[in-house]
Amino acid sequence: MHEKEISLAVIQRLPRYYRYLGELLENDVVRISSKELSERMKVTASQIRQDLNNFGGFGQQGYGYNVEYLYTEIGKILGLDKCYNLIIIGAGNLGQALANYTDFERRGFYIRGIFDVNPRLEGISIRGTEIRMIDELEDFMKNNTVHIAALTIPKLKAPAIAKDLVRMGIKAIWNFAPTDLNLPGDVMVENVHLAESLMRLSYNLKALEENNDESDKN
Ligand SMILES: NC(=O)c1ccc[n+]([C@@H]2O[C@H](COP(=O)([O-])OP(=O)(O)OC[C@H]3O[C@@H](n4cnc5c(N)ncnc54)[C@H](O)[C@@H]3O)[C@@H](O)[C@H]2O)c1
Repeated sequence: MHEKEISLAVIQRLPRYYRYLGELLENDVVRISSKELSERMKVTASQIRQDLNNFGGFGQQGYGYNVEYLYTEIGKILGLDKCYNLIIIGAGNLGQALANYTDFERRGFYIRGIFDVNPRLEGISIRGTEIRMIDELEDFMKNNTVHIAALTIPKLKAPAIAKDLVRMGIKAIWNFAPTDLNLPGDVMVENVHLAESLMRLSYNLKALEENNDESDKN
């Protein structure tokens, strides 16, 4: 429908709206005004109205937003009314942590396969999914529909595996390895670079300390 006209900035804010609305739903809140939502989310009410107006007519004058309707519609826009099959490449610390996390399923993301090169991991089951050896990946990809591959392998291994996955038809990569993957334009890569977000924290902490030092001098 109208997703193409929605700016990337708005799309990036949608998961946060979705999370807040989900919490409201869990607390049996039926409707909410943009003012109330803005106070909870600490964004301006006008930003909320502008963002949500993109989808046309979710809010009603004097009534506010119907929480369940908005939650469902944003879910549809984010594609969360569908199910996605995920595989995890790399069953080390992070890969196993992802595989152990149950909440992804609640959002429609199902882990269907876990692959590694370490024979000691072969056959170990994580919440019902067995770790397989990487040489089984190609057959697995032929026989299963896989929408997303999570890469939780060392960074030096990631580019080659990503290339293999693309050759096998994968269109979306959730990349946890701290490296940039140069892949064809029709392949989506969502980087989750944890160390980079820590660096943003360290920058802000440093700025805070410098500020405090300055005010101590004054
Ligand atoms: N663990 C964290 O919290 C964390 C944080 C930030 C970034 N990362 C990144 O995530 C990635 C994984 O980290 P980790 O801590 O889980 O490492 P890990 O060493 O615990 O696990 C990596 C796994 O990948 C497997 N592997 C290596 N080459 C492979 C290949 N070609 N195909 C399939 N499997 C292969 C290894 O056998 C191992 O089991 C790394 O790139 C790391 O930098 C991890």
